[in-house]
This record gives sequence, structure tokens and C-alpha cells, in this order.
Amino acid sequence: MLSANDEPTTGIDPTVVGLSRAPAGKAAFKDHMETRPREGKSPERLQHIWIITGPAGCGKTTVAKGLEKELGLPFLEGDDFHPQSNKDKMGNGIPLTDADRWDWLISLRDAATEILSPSPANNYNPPWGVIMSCSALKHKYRDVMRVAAYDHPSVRIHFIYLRADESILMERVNDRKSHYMKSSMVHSQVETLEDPSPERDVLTVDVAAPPDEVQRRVSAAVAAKLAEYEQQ
Ligand SMILES: Nc1ncnc2c1ncn2[C@@H]1O[C@H](COP(=O)(O)OP(=O)(O)O)[C@@H](O)[C@H]1O
Ligand SMILES: O=C(O)[C@H](O)[C@@H](O)[C@H](O)[C@H](O)COP(=O)(O)O
Repeated sequence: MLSANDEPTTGIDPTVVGLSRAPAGKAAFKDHMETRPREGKSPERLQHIWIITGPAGCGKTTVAKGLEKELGLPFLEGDDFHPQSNKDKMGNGIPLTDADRWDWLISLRDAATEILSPSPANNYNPPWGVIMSCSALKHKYRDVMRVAAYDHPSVRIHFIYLRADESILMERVNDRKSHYMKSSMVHSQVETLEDPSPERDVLTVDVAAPPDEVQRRVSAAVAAKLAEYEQQ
């Protein structure tokens, strides 16, 4: 049985790059979708926060929506949590500063922990996880998200880092119309990015592939991570 502080120690490499095999589909996640405590298992289920991360244009929203559908979990769109002042700044081609980002990150984190807490809104039966999109470009921004597990021993944080070259990001942001983030911001996003790949709770997915293939890679990474917990 997995206790609150245990982490999987199986041999599965947590860094998943360029997987090409399809995941087992919805069945792979069935056990985690179960909302009742199961006999013989701890009634305190683990809850997972899946943070889809990477610079503008890497495909966070696209992937998060795909996972939302596949896992049947709530999705928090990071863009929706920016104050208007941040959107105006980015829309004018001015990169955000650390000071602009703290409250945004904290509000996203708080929204995730609220969803995962028993409340009248979820009939005291919160979901087994939540998905969010959030660029979380720097290590310290990711640490803000990691705080979500400090006071909630049943919560596990996973970053799914969508890795792409600047040329791909430029292409995708250029193709995306009616978004405040324009392609002139891509370079500063890449410059600001501190490579998340070496961090132990990060699953890295190469996204230089069509959307269906990227979605398969992400689903496979999620299924592999969940399988680690099942093996405990
Ligand atoms: N794998 C992909 N291949 C080609 N285009 C993609 C892919 N994933 C997303 N896109 C497109 O790229 C643009 C940016 O994707 P989006 O999900 O908004 O990225 P982000 O949320 O990271 O900024 C959108 O127009 C989207 O339709
Ligand atoms: O879809 C996008 O283009 C990005 O998700 C973008 O909208 C995001 O909100 C900013 O990237 C946040 O600001 P920073 O990435 O500069 O922290």
C-alpha cells in the first residue's frame, strides 16, 4: 500500500521523450477514475495535479483539452487566471516579470487545491486529479506549484513538459489567431525557460509531431506514471 510519503521507485524512466506507441486508452486510467475507496486500499486516495507546461505555442491548451476528455478530470486554463494588466502587457509585446507572475501562479495553484478538497460543490467527493495549463517557465515558478503538495499529503504533482524548438513555437503562435500572445514574445519565452527536464517530477514529451501523435505520447506518459503507483 502506498503511504502518503512514499514515491514509486520502479524502473520506469520518468522522462518520456518521443514515445510512439499508443497508450492503453481510457482503460489505462480506469482504476484512478474510481471514486469510491476500494477494499484493501487506503481510503485516502492519491490525487494528481497534471501541469501541462512549456513556452507559448508548445501546445499546452491543446494537450490539456485532450487529457481533460480522456481522463474526465477538470481543466484549469492558465491564461484565464491572468489579471487584465498581465494580458495587456503581453498583448503589447512586453514580457511579464517575476512580480507579475507570483499572484497568477498562486491563484492557479489555489484553484487546483480547492477542486481537490472535499466541499459541498463536489458533494464531498473530489476528483482524483486536475489538469492545468501553465507555462511555469522557471524552476521557482514550478516550485510555487509544488507547494500544493505540502499541506495535502495525498496530492502528487506532475509536470508534463512539452518540448519544442523555437522555430516550431514561432510557427504555431503565428498560426494561432486572436490570442494576446504574439510571436514577438516567443523568443523571450525561450530565453526565460529553465529546462524542466532534469527535475524529478517532470515528464518530458517531444511535441514536434502532429496533434494526434502528441496526444498519444502524453497519454502514454500519464499511463506509465500511474502504473508506477499501481505497482506499489
Ligand atoms: N502538435 C501540434 N501540431 C501542430 N499545431 C499544433 C499542435 N499542437 C497545437 N497546435 C496549434 O498550435 C497553436 C498553439 O497551441 P496551443 O495549444 O494554444 O499552445 P499553448 O497553449 O502552449 O500556447 C494552436 O493554433 C494549436 O492549434
Ligand atoms: O498560450 C500561451 O501563449 C501562453 O500560455 C501564454 O498565454 C501564457 O499565459 C503566458 O505564457 C504566461 O506568461 P509567462 O509564460 O510569460 O509566464
